[in-house]
Amino acid sequence: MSAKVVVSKRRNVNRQAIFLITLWPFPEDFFLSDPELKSKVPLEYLSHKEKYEEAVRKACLLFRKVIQLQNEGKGGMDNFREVLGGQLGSAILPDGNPITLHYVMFIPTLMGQGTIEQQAEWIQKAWNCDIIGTYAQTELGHGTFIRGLETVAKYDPKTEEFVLHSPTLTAYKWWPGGLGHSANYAVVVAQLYTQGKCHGIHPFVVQLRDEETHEPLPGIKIGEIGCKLGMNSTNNGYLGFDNVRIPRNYMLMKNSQVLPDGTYVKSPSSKLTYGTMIFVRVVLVQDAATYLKKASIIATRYSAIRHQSQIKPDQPEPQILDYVTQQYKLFPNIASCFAFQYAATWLWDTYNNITEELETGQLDNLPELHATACVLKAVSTADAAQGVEMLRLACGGHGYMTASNLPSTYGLVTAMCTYEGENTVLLLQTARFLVKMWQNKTNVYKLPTMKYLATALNRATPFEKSVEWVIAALQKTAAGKIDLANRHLNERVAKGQSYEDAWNNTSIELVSAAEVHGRTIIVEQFYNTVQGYKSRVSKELGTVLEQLLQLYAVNAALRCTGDFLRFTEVLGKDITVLQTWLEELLSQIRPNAVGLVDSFDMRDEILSSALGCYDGNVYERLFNEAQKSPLNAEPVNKSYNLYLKPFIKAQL
Ligand SMILES: CCCCCCCC/C=C\CCCCCCCC(=O)SCCNC(=O)CCNC(=O)[C@H](O)C(C)(C)COP(=O)(O)OP(=O)(O)OC[C@H]1O[C@@H](n2cnc3c(N)ncnc32)[C@H](O)[C@@H]1OP(=O)(O)O
Ligand SMILES: Cc1cc2nc3c(=O)[nH]c(=O)nc-3n(C[C@H](O)[C@H](O)[C@H](O)COP(=O)(O)OP(=O)(O)OC[C@H]3O[C@@H](n4cnc5c(N)ncnc54)[C@H](O)[C@@H]3O)c2cc1C
Repeated sequence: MSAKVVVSKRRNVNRQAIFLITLWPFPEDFFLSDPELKSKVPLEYLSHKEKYEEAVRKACLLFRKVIQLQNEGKGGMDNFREVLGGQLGSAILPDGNPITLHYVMFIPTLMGQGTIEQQAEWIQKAWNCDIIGTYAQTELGHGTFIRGLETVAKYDPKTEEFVLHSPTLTAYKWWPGGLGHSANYAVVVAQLYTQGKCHGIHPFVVQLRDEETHEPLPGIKIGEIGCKLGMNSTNNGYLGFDNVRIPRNYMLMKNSQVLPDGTYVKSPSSKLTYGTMIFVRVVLVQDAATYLKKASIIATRYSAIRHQSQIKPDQPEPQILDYVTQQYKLFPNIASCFAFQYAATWLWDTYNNITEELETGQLDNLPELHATACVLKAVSTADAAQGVEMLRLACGGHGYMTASNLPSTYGLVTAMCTYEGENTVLLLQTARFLVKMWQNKTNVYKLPTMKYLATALNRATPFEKSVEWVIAALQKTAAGKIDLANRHLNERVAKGQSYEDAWNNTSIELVSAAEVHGRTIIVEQFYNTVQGYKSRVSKELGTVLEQLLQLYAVNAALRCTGDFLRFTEVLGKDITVLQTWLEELLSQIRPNAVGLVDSFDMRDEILSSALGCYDGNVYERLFNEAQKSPLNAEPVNKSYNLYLKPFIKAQL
């Protein structure tokens, strides 16, 4: 392969950003019409081993095609994003891609953490796929608390090498995607020891397997971790080190360095090592929107086809889409797709701006970026996972069929709640920042997502039926919850608890405050985006966008009525108005529901669902899918003669 990558020497270029700039209309057809990218047998009927082998076959072809496009000058890095994301990526590799981590974390870490010289050495090889990497941070014993990782990288100045070692079973790396049998290199996060002192966790490039034979190198103990709820072809692996030596310059040294004599040079911020995690959290918000869109299309189209029961006696069975409870399951999720999409775009822009500052050594806005990426990743993935499950339930029994593609979509989306930072833990990170800002009010005024905290608590928010009111009420609620949590924290400390114990004892309230803060940002960004669009789109489209915005807002409000009653001037009778408003919106959106999900523009091959196809031939497709069961290849299965017949005929 011969993809050419120029590594820029300009320090202020945000190299991770090049992934996500769409400059070229993505040629979906080039991938979807390739028969080699289709599986001959539905994946669910393959063994675990066969699933993996099929996934590797497809993944290699997929990336070969992306590189072909790139070499022909048709699009650039943006094509990688398309094939890795939840839209095309999950259509071709519905149970996960064993090489994803190479692109999503290995290369971005080389870019973000390597010196210019290290980038020149590694990135070309990685882009050419001369080497395949993964990101090995999590261990059997620790995923969240990365300061507690046990893998050791001890510097030996005599040979100018690091010695990597796993001192315990719990020090084994556990989880990294593609680590089992796909990758031959990894960025390994380990505790750095030099001159007898531990300097905390740092990233190292480590070769794991021979580049020709793919045999594990001496001292490398490696394998796959086994079956999971979903993502069964991502080849998540384990990895132990038995005193494995790597050259000094295999430590990624953009931020901290170890000099040949073993002198440690400190990073301007120890948290810069965590940069890849911020990057992935930011892109996951977009992925959450994509998975939710997919499930929303399937469930909404199916609800237009499915007829069940009667609303009035003697009348034909209605489309289930006409049941208001069904609309309540579907339409708020459709609105969330828009909300998360706009929040993702806003977060991506914010990320770009702030990482450009970081490249020039200005770190002031890093804490806010971290806090914002954490809360938006947590809220969007949690809502998307809940939403996909609700949409699956909204398809009744047929939603339980693998052929609906809803179970495997759930398998993909629910993993997002855990990976790249478990959601509760991320909300606590945001809460830590919010409390800090709250205690030090002068800072609050400067930060865009925090600005409201300066005034929200004392602002009157008399009820009115408007999105502006919902935003003001959410802001006041978030401020009220942060204030209350902070007071409880202080009270506990005043009663003699350590700050850390007081923090733990207040953490239910802290998580809840961070969550409302996240929802406030999402509604606000939705509002800003729709205001921006209004003058640029037709009146009709403007109206529909406004309805979706209102639905998202009123639903967010109804999800926290208890908190509204505590922290705003809202009264019981106002909640009734909110409820009626929601019901009005459901009926206004009903005629456009199918059109709205069609606008997500996902082809049938991407939906891969018997229930969600554009033509609505649900029953024929379900029946055809059933014929693919290997059990239906013969009229009588051998188990009849072996077990059932003797059982039936036996005198028990
Ligand atoms: C080509 C690209 C296209 C992309 C498109 C494709 C889409 C995607 C497709 C498919 C994706 C699938 C692929 C992904 C698979 C998953 C991968 C993984 O899972 S990799 C493992 C992730 N592991 C975690 O996330 C650990 C979570 N734990 C942590 O992050 C930390 O341990 C944490 C934050 C919980 C605590 O860290 P402490 O113990 O060092 O920090 P404390 O003591 O709490 O705080 C110290 C200070 O550091 C700040 N801090 C913490 N993290 C920070 C950060 N990341 N940046 C900046 N500051 C941070 C804090 O705010 C705090 O600040 P103050 O002291 O208050 O000022
Ligand atoms: C599909 C998948 C793919 C993954 N891919 C990779 C990969 O490529 N590379 C990699 O390095 N890792 C990967 N991971 C690991 C992932 O990043 C971790 O699982 C994740 O960070 C959570 O850590 P944990 O599993 O240790 O959970 P734990 O931290 O043990 O969480 C268990 C419970 O403890 C709670 N908890 C933990 N700490 C706190 C706290 N401080 N305060 C309050 N509650 C707390 C959590 O909220 C949770 O309820 C992957 C995981 C999955 C599921």
